[in-house]
Amino acid sequence: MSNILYDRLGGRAGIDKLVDRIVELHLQNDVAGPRYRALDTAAIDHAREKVKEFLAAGSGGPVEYTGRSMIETHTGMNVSAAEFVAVVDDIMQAMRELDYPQPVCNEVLGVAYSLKGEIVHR
Ligand code: HEM
Repeated sequence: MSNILYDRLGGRAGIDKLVDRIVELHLQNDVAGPRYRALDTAAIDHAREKVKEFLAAGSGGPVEYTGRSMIETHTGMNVSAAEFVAVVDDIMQAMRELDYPQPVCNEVLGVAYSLKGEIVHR
């Protein structure tokens, strides 16, 4: 199999399924959920599509990310470190539920964590 993370995530179909589950978990999350539950359906649908694109493009897929930068998107929200961890926990839980191998989970964890400074306290 290709070593590209995009392929190890199952390509676009795998990523779409993964992000659908991540967003479901975000909506139920005690810590980060209020941020997402405050969005209307159109805004949630938009964010879900952009996150799919972000992950597909960022993992080496044949996709161009057309959304806003992480800094631009999350500036003005004053996201806390606890909310950040809650979101990363949801990503890891969704990956476990979908039976991704541990090395793939670890790689996504590293990518997610590397974005902390662009998202928290802005
Ligand atoms: C690794 C972590 C994260 C990634 C990769 C990420 C990625 C994204 C992306 C791609 C979008 C859509 C951008 C666009 O509309 O152009 C978005 C929107 C959003 N994110 Fe994040 N995010 C992360 C963490 C967080 C955290 C910790 C929170 C707060 C709990 C958060 C709250 C939101 C909200 C509320 C929106 C919708 C904004 C709006 O509609 O204006 N995100 N995020």
